[in-house]
Amino acid sequence: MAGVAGRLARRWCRSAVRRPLKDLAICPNQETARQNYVDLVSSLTSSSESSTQVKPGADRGQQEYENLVVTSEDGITKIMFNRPTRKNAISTQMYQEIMLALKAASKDDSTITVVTGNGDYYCSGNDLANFTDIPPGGVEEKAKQSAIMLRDFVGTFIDFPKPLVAVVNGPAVGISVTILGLFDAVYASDRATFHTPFSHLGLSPEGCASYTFPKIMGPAKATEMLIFGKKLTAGEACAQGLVTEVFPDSTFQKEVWTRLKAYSKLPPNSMRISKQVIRNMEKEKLHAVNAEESSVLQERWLSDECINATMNFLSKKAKL
Ligand SMILES: CCCC/C=C/CC(=O)SCCNC(=O)CCNC(=O)[C@H](O)C(C)(C)COP(=O)(O)OP(=O)(O)OC[C@H]1O[C@@H](n2cnc3c(N)ncnc32)[C@H](O)[C@@H]1OP(=O)(O)O
Repeated sequence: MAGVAGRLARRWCRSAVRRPLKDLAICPNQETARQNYVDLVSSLTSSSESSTQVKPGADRGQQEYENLVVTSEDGITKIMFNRPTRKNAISTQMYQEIMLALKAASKDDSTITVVTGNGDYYCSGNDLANFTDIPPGGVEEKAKQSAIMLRDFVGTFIDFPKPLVAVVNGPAVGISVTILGLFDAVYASDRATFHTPFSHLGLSPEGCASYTFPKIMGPAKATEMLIFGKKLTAGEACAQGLVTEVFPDSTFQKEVWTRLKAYSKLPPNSMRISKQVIRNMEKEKLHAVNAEESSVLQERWLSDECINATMNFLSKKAKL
């Protein structure tokens, strides 16, 4: 896969170089930034692993996932992010797997669905290497594909019909934080932190957070998170209404799962209908917000600010 991505990136690079600048409708500085990006991508993808595409022929019918562990027990389907060595960063393939797992969970006979992470992180957000897998249509095509995938991904959470609970076992970053506004309950270890460094990355909010966060915590607190990138402790996130309850890390798993098992014995139809009553009025609005956020991000991904921030991370010059 790495070789293919590298070849695609180099192909885009060659065709971009042949085109005159006026045809690209971007200024020379942007062109230089994009060229640097493509060069970096080519060098990285030729030497490193990339797991950014759904394997053709993978046996989806039997629910085999490469980046998730999905189990169903005691009326609870648990979807666990399982890329602990990458801090559970969400690769392109993993976005697809999460959507598949949620669709399967919406139809299985469990009453509650839980999302959690394996290892020390809950999730470090979008895998920044996703943007190294450039298709023949170039970076514009990549941005378009990403916007469609983002809209579908967030849409799956908006439409999820059963109680959806996040068990946040450690730090959460980016899109793994924003979508928490679409969950029905969020339990967090006191080790967890909540960080949306969009401005630092030249990005803008997604996951409907531009709508849900001001509603949940008020516009002033939402601004600190979504525009200034303030990282919240679990206690702060709880005080602001994003988290339902915080537990000491030493007893987190035991306490949370005991509680969830009790909740899972409640009548499933009643819980499902209550969720509908609570959420349905908002659904249309949430889909509209999701579409707008995805379209704004499609532009952001092509900006110098975003390209430079991504390059800095990939070339190990920057972390959060
Ligand atoms: C198509 C949909 C798009 C939706 C858009 C979403 C927006 C977002 O989600 S924005 C948030 C993006 N995430 C980040 O910016 C986090 C980047 N990661 C970091 O800053 C650090 O890795 C982190 C603070 C999370 C952890 O630091 P450390 O504890 O020091 O661990 P390491 O940095 O050594 O991490 C181990 C290993 O994992 C790689 N990693 C971690 N997170 C990501 C990531 N998000 N994308 C790609 N790779 C990631 C990290 O580079 C390390 O790799 P190696 O050095 O090769 O071991």
